[in-house]
Amino acid sequence: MSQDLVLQVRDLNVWYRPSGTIGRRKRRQVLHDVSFDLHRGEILGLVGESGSGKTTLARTILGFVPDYTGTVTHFTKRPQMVFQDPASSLNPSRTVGWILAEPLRIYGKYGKEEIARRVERTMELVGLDPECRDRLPHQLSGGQRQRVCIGAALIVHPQLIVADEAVSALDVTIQAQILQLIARLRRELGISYLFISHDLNVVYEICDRCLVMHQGRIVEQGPVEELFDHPKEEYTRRLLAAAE
Ligand SMILES: Nc1ncnc2c1ncn2[C@@H]1O[C@H](COP(=O)(O)OP(=O)(O)OP(=O)(O)O)[C@@H](O)[C@H]1O
Repeated sequence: MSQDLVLQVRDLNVWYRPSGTIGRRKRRQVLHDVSFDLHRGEILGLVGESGSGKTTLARTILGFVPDYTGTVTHFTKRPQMVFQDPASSLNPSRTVGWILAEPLRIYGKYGKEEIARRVERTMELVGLDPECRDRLPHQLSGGQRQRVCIGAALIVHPQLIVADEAVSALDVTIQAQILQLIARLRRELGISYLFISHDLNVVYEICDRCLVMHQGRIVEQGPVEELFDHPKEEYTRRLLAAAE
């Protein structure tokens, strides 16, 4: 069973502590008993209104949140995250080539030639023209910048990408191109995604299954068509109605 899994989350409870406070008394619970599986090659959506805990779940999965109970089990190495705003997640003073190579330099075990080869291959994979290699982020379009972000995640050959509102800041045409890229990388490389989005149409289009989060709990989950066409929970119905 676990051969088919890239990620298993069980009974996850997460707390934040307001800055400047000590002790356990003042911490606030943000996620409650979250459990789900993510399968190999699957695009799993995560929807829910603002503040419901989606980003917190993503950050906890990637190990950025210290205060939690429950288990997060990764069955693959080097999971990566892609964020909403490519302009602010890219170093403005470095070229695309440098930015793409950075994750490999951090791992420290790749020679110069291997790095150059991987940068070239990754740019090809995400559809960036070779001439972009020496440009700075502000010399790229929004769509190209998001391709750089996806490339910087891909270059370490992850099997899981957590995409947090990765297409939300893009206009519709560019959004469609990036969604096609995500789907192609799944098809060609077997990459799995946890795909967080407030846009239910996008989730319907690209995801296989979906989790619905409300006030830090997963209130419903299932295949997207089933979930969107026949929601069982009142909250899911309201979310769908608000999106129409
Ligand atoms: N670093 C933090 N410290 C304290 N509280 C936080 C922190 N980050 C988020 N929160 C709180 O945790 C709750 C969940 O926030 P989170 O960002 O996970 O929600 P979200 O569903 O991703 O929202 P959005 O769709 O608006 O990004 C919110 O009440 C938020 O204010």
